[in-house]
Amino acid sequence: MSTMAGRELFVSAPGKVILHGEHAVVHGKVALAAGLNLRTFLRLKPNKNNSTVLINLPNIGTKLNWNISDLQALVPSFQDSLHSEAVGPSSEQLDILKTLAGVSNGSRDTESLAVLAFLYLYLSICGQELPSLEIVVWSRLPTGAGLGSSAAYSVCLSAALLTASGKLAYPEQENIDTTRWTQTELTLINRWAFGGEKVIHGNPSGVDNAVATWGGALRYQAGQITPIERVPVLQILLTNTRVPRSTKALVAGVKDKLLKYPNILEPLLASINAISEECQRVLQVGVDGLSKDHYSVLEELIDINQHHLNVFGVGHPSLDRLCQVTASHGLHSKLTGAGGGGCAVTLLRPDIEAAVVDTVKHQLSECGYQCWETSIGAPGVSLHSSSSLPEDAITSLNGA
Ligand SMILES: Nc1ncnc2c1ncn2[C@@H]1O[C@H](COP(=O)(O)OP(=O)(O)O)[C@@H](O)[C@H]1O
Ligand SMILES: C[C@@](O)(CCOP(=O)(O)O)CC(=O)O
Ligand SMILES: [Mg+2]
Repeated sequence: MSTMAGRELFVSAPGKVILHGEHAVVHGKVALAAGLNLRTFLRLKPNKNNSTVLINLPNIGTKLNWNISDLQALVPSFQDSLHSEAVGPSSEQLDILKTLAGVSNGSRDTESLAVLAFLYLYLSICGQELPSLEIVVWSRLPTGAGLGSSAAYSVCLSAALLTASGKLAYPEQENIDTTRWTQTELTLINRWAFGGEKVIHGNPSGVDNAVATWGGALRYQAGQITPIERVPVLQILLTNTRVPRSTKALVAGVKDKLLKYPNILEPLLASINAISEECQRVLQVGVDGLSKDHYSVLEELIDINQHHLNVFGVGHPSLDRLCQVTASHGLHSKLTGAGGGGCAVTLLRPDIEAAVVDTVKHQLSECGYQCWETSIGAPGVSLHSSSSLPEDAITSLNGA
């Protein structure tokens, strides 16, 4: 085993799709989620002749740097973070970071959250001897659209900073191009990514960072991660309404509603839990091939959950429109992630003709939406050689 200290490294992590259980999972209910083959990529380069740390985020047009000597003075306030049980910033730590980043209180803008999450992870993980680094993060995922870009971002940063600071070993080579960490190491990466998610989401359930870390498909409840080893092949259409939204604001809105109407809304949370359970049951009995009846159940579950999520106030007219367009062709859709705009998932039954899917995609793009036809399940956080990175990723990471 060798450490990566002093070496350039490339990391990637997948986005996710939540089949069922978004929002309810924040309140201890079951969610089913899977990795997506849209990934976030990170390049970390040690800065030999420099005394700064630089973060470059081309998707959002952010490029910032700090003098290590200024940051070093803040380390004592973060040095217990690495060893404490509860991961996530204290309110004192957040105040320090906001002052450092010049972020006003309550700010939820994209750049502020990304920079605060980076500074939190950098100061907490790298500790005593802050290294001089140049970090670029670029993603194929839409930012803030429900596909877990925040978790993929946090997982990439966590894995890269833990490795660069020698707290994680360089993974054993599975093959020369792409390697993964051991289960124990993935647990550490996931733990720190959850801290990053706390900065971005306020009160995350942890499902998104778990999927970005482990990939595949999993069941998540109250911190317990259960991989679903075999899942039938599910073709889906992902559609981004391009209506911007903030997970942090939507999660807080659901909490307020639950506090205001506990007797009215708790039963809906229980219903969403039962939907996740039923979906998992159907996927398991249909593991070698889903029957027509199985697909009918999956479609009904999608419809019921979409109505529940609307009751919680996380729908949006753009999502209603999307559901109407797909329903007019016999397809069923629900929002995925935090809602309020962002993305929806549509189940593509195998009997649906390609021409119908093309028509649906065409009509959705005429609404101004963006579609991807994909299947669920993608590998979790991985370390790459530069030659194994896809061309668009390497161009964006190097050209940024
Ligand atoms: N590639 C990226 N570059 C910079 N910031 C990112 C990137 N991906 C995610 N983020 C951060 O994550 C936030 C979006 O998180 P969130 O609202 O949870 O939406 P989602 O996770 O569904 O994409 C952005 O506001 C930004 O702070
Ligand atoms: C709404 C929620 O269930 C998922 C949020 O996902 P995203 O950030 O919208 O991709 C929140 C959470 O689980 O932390
Ligand atoms: Mg998120």
